[in-house]
Amino acid sequence: MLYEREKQVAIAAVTTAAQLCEQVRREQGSLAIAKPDRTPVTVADFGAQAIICQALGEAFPNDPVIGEEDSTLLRTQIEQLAQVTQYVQAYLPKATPESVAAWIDRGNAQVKSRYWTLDPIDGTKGYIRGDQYAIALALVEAGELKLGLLGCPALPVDLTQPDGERGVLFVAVRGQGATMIPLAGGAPRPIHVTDASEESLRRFARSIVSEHSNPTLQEAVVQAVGLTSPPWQLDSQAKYGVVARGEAALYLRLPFPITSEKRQNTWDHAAGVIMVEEAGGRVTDMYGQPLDFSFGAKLVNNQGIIASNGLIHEAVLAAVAQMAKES
Ligand SMILES: Nc1ncnc2c1ncn2[C@@H]1O[C@H](COP(=O)(O)O)[C@@H](O)[C@H]1OP(=O)(O)O
Ligand SMILES: [Mg+2]
Ligand SMILES: [Mg+2]
Ligand SMILES: [Mg+2]
Repeated sequence: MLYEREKQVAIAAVTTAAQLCEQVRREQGSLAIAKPDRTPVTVADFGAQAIICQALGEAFPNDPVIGEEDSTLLRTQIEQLAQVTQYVQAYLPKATPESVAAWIDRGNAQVKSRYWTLDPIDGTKGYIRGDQYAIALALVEAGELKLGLLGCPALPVDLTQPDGERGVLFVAVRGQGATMIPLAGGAPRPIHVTDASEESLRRFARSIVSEHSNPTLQEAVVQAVGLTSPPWQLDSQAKYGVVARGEAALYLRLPFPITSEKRQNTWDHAAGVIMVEEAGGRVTDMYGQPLDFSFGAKLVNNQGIIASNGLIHEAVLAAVAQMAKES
């Protein structure tokens, strides 16, 4: 099978990173430091990036990784660097503060035709709050997504059973479909988007932090296309996973204001996009253009995200165009 080795290496690395993140959350709770852009980062963000970049570097030494974190801040925080090193040593006993920092910085490479993109914790604010987060890893070749993984340690296997089993790993390979594997171990199960035939599935997924998108406009759009059930509110790319496995028909991420020039980070979307596509859905920007992953860190050619079951996509695009014109 194509990409079999990449898939196995990535599954092992994301699973290990998920264990590290859960252990740090149990032991450190909401501890975080602020980055220069004032967003939070934790020992677990750094530890997960170190673990995954080390594994990718060993298996695919010529592949660059474009990741969210770098070691600049961490190198000035001796205590935090020591903690990250200690957590990483549980999996890589020879790790030192210097090797950990170097692994993290493997994630700041220059883009090439083939590259990996990594968000070691997507949804750090959800992670700190005790809610959802995702470890997001994807492989891009010549601008096309080939492989995507979303490790969601806190996501219920079934959202309607919030007290049931938690912790899933979503895996998608181009042309081979999307699957969900329990993080605790078990067989992969194919997943598919919903046809939204039932009222309970006429739902959309949105962020908890309202500043990350445009809630008012999004609400108008979902009303216009008849997604009348209350939304699932989740942090992170878990939203893409929820669309891919058919629990919501749509994930909308419209900019605020709608004319904003701000561009999305590649690592905030790549893994989620291939998950929804391989589960039978469709993902475009708010103008209906495919997302262009050929640039590296930013989606410079795209604004706003629409990830749907496919069936309602054209109706959503029409509603977004109408709302954008009116606002
Ligand atoms: N001020 C910000 N600017 C850009 N992206 C942000 C900001 N704050 C959080 N994010 C990112 O937005 C996404 C979270 O959105 P949502 O609320 O839908 O879960 C995450 O990728 C998060 O980054 P991070 O990966 O560091 O958590
Ligand atoms: Mg961040
Ligand atoms: Mg992150
Ligand atoms: Mg992110």
